[in-house]
Amino acid sequence: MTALSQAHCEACRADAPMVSDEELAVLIKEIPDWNIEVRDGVMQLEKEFRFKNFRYALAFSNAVGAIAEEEGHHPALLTEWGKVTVTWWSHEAKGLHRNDFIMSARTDRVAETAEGRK
Ligand SMILES: C[C@H](O)[C@H](O)[C@H]1CNC2=NC(N)=NC(=O)C2=N1
Repeated sequence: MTALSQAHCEACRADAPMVSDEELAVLIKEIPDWNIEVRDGVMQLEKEFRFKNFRYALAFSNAVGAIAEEEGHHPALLTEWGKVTVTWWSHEAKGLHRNDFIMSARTDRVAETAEGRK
């Protein structure tokens, strides 16, 4: 369990500081299985989680939604039969904030106890 997965988000602001290149290089090592994607110039963190069927995928999606509501910081969730793709970025600030790394680590913790993982 990393320090990130114990941390909590700060309020999302459009002018919130995005992570620097140096911070990015350090933080990404704490969430090793997450990929950095760039879409419309916006950096995002993304990871696929595999499940035995749709029901388990949906339950995991709801569990991630619950921590998002707790923290006031929300992902994009693509829920498919047997797979959930979770994508984190700071929507208003249009980039990666420390919040996004916190929530990626928190997502991994949810996955550790999720039923029906493949
Ligand atoms: C009003 C509400 O708190 C804001 O829109 C929050 C909601 N959740 C959010 N989630 C993410 N990932 N980025 C945001 O900028 C964001 N803003």
